[in-house]
Amino acid sequence: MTNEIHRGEFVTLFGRSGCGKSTMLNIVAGLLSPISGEVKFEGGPVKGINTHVSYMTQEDTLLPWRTVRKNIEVPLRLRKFKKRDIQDRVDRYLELLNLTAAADRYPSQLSGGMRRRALVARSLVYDPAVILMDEPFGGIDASLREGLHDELRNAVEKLDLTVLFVTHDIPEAALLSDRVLVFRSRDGAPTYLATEVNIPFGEERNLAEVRMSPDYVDVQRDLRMKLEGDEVS
Ligand SMILES: Nc1ncnc2c1ncn2[C@@H]1O[C@H](COP(=O)(O)OP(=O)(O)OP(=O)(O)O)[C@@H](O)[C@H]1O
Repeated sequence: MTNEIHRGEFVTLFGRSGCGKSTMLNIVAGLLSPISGEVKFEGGPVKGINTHVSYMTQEDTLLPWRTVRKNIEVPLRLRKFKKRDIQDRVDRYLELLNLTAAADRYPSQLSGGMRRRALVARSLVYDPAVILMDEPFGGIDASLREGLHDELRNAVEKLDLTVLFVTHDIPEAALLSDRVLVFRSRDGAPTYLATEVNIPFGEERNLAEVRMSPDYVDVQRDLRMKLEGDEVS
């Protein structure tokens, strides 16, 4: 089964551990080649490192010797953005992620949630065509995750981001995604894309309302059933 991801979509790859979700992100990023099949990016095969994507994982890769502002500047400096543009962009993304007051702090002076927000800002600041996120909020306390979800979804809507997201967390997939691709693997056989679930909460969603809605529970149940492979088609 082939699948296309469109500009402005938030698509989550979902499936049991080891089914190849991270591998898929690595292929899109150009870090791996597929053993078989093909991944196309903007119409062509991915050749070498894909510089049009950003990649955020669970790892805290903030540079401890640089302040939040200086960390967010890194991808802009590497891409030789003009000094003025760097300052404007960093200010904009600090504000978007509610980090303006923490701009001059060092990573060791931040809470876990703030560090994740700084990593999100650094992933977005140079307008990559696609944001790859591999369990970016894994290991984060549930109460902090809620705020991170609100901020990420807000950024997605404001900036019309295209996101390819990986999570094991059913509520997280239901809350954030426009579409969830469900992968299955059976006893040693290759993983296959079994089905997809369209998430009905709309492009501009109020996460607080979604969390309280009966549809949220239904979508989570649907995802769980599709993962188990016992859905009625
Ligand atoms: N280059 C490749 N092309 C196709 N499949 C690959 C390639 N490299 C590894 N794989 C397959 O990917 C699987 C590893 O999956 P991966 O670690 O990406 O899973 P995951 O779904 O991200 O797991 P987890 O949820 O535990 O992180 C292996 O079973 C291997 O068969």
